[in-house]
Amino acid sequence: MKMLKTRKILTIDDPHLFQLTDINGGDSSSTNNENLSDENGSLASSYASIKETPKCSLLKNGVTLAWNDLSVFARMKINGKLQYKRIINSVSGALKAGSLAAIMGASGAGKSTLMAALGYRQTGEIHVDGEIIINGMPIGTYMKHLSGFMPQDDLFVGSLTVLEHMTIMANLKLDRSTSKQEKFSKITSILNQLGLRKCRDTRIGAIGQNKGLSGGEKKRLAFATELLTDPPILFCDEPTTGLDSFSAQKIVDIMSAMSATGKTILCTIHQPSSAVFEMFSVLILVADGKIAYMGGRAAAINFFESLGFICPSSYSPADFFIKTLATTPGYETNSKMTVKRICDQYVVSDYAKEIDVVAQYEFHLCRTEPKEFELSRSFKPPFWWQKLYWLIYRWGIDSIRNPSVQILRILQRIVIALIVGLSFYNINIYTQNGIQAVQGVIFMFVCENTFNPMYYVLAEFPENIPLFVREIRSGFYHPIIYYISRLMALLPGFLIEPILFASIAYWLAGLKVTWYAFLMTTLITILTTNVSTACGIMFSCAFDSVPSAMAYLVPFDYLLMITSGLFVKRGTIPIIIGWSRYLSWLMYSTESISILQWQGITNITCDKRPNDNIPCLTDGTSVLNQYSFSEENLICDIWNMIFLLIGFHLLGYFFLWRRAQRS
Ligand SMILES: Nc1ncnc2c1ncn2[C@@H]1O[C@H](COP(=O)(O)OP(=O)(O)OP(=O)(O)O)[C@@H](O)[C@H]1O
Repeated sequence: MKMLKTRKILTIDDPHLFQLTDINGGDSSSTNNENLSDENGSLASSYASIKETPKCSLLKNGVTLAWNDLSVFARMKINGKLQYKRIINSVSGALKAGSLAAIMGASGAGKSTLMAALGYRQTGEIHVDGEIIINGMPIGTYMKHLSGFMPQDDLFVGSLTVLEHMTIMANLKLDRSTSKQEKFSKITSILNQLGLRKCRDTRIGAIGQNKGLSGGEKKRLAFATELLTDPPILFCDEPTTGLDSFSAQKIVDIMSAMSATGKTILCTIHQPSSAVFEMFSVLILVADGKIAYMGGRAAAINFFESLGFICPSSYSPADFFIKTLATTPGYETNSKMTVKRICDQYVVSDYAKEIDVVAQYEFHLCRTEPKEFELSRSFKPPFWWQKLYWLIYRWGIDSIRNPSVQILRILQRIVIALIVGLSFYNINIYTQNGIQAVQGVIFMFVCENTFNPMYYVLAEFPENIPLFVREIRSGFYHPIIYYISRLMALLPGFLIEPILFASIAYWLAGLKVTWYAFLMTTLITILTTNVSTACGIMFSCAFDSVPSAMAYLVPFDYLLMITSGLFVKRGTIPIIIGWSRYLSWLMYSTESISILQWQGITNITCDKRPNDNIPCLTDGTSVLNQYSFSEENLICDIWNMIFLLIGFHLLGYFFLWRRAQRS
């Protein structure tokens, strides 16, 4: 680690920043508190408090974040070759407890990437190099408990009310020992603090829906969610984007009040109004992945002036900084040179040195007084079954509040069952024409209960994946809990729909009139629906988008349909696609329902015309033989479907888990 080889005397001109005023020889690590002049009388005590910080005093004393020689790379494939693109370029800095810092810069400068790295929330393809510490401890997975991270996009389950959302999140995030009453008072206090009390029972509303919370209220709700754990450090990615100046000011006002109580808050921010800009105590300007300035707001004007960039009085300083650091179209080379000059000048400026002193002091503590992080050990997350309960509750409410889709699906099933039943109305299975009609109904049973639910989940299951990815990254639950909760929420539909379909179509079509045949056919129909949905879920988890999943699923479906046994006899299927029949639950389903229909049938009449060469099938066994089906396969077919159901779910879960790992 680079330690400063000079002894520094520090003063404060901003409560959150250390001001370098003199440089003598010596080592900063040996800085004496009596040498520190502190206009606010807080610097010496703040150093003392850092030194005295006991292992688990982070929450009490606030947190100081420091980073040294930090670079961030994105792993990407270019022309099939794995390459690393540098997004953040060797930056250092420090942020004291109680700071409200704004990271600003042109679009694509690296603000979000820097903040995600500092908050330990980088995505899977991002590689972070360098040191980041909090109160002298290297950051790690414990950051999920210690810090709040408010992402740029608001992702909610829109059908929940504000109170329901907060209750569910409290039950997923808070320590298991927190009582129901404590959770409720915490939620009420946060909602009051953020001015959300009046919309406690308002539904959040989905994106694109008019009814629900306003944009500003959604931002405040996202912020409220992060406050549940009362984190001493908060990262907020563009908390004011899309808000009018009044709502933006309201949010930053709340942040400012919180930072005054000792919380460290770091925000990326775009074009703040002058009033909002003035509320930040620390400004971090990022350009081309480097820090162009870090320090007090007012001092930034002086720094830019010293380089010849004078902010016109008519300009908001925030706009001026961003404009100066942005790349002007047509003048890319000049803009790059300007940015390079500003960044280079900043690195050797006193502003950078002040920050460096704080950072190096923190790193010195980190090395000389290594501490263990106690919070991660003292925090006891809710039990898995509590998380499962709250997630099922969430998806359950979502289904109940969005009945239109469920009702529509059930109505659609009833209509299709009526069409099938009436088209094959009252078949006489004891005739040669009856054989064809029965196999036709069976085909409809299998197809309707395969393709309809399969394509429904293919589109439905990925809908909440972005929310899943975010919550997994925040460490709320394990992917298996999410997977099971989603299945449980879908299950009622996938039981009711096949039962309704079988009950209507079976009796209208006049299939075999025995309870055994009917109940077993219904059971196989339920199994067919559930194997199909498992396959749909597997494809939706395996691919990043519905169109890519469809591109692979459609040919797979054709293969399954061809090998279902109705179109090509089993023995005549070419070897090249012969393997697929083992995966074809359409074949298992068709065979097993056919067995139930033709088992024990012996007296099929032969109404052959004299010049008809097609042989008569006079009993059920002959019908089954005609399709290469065998009566002994009934139980085997059912087991095969159960194995496929389990296999598809295992694969589906594996693909979902892999996504979670990638994120
Ligand atoms: N995973 C990634 N793979 C490749 N490039 C990436 C990745 N993440 C970010 N980048 C690139 O890094 C640069 C910085 O991105 P970042 O999102 O941090 O910028 P930003 O300053 O927050 O921009 P904005 O204000 O527009 O959100 C951009 O050029 C972006 O394209």
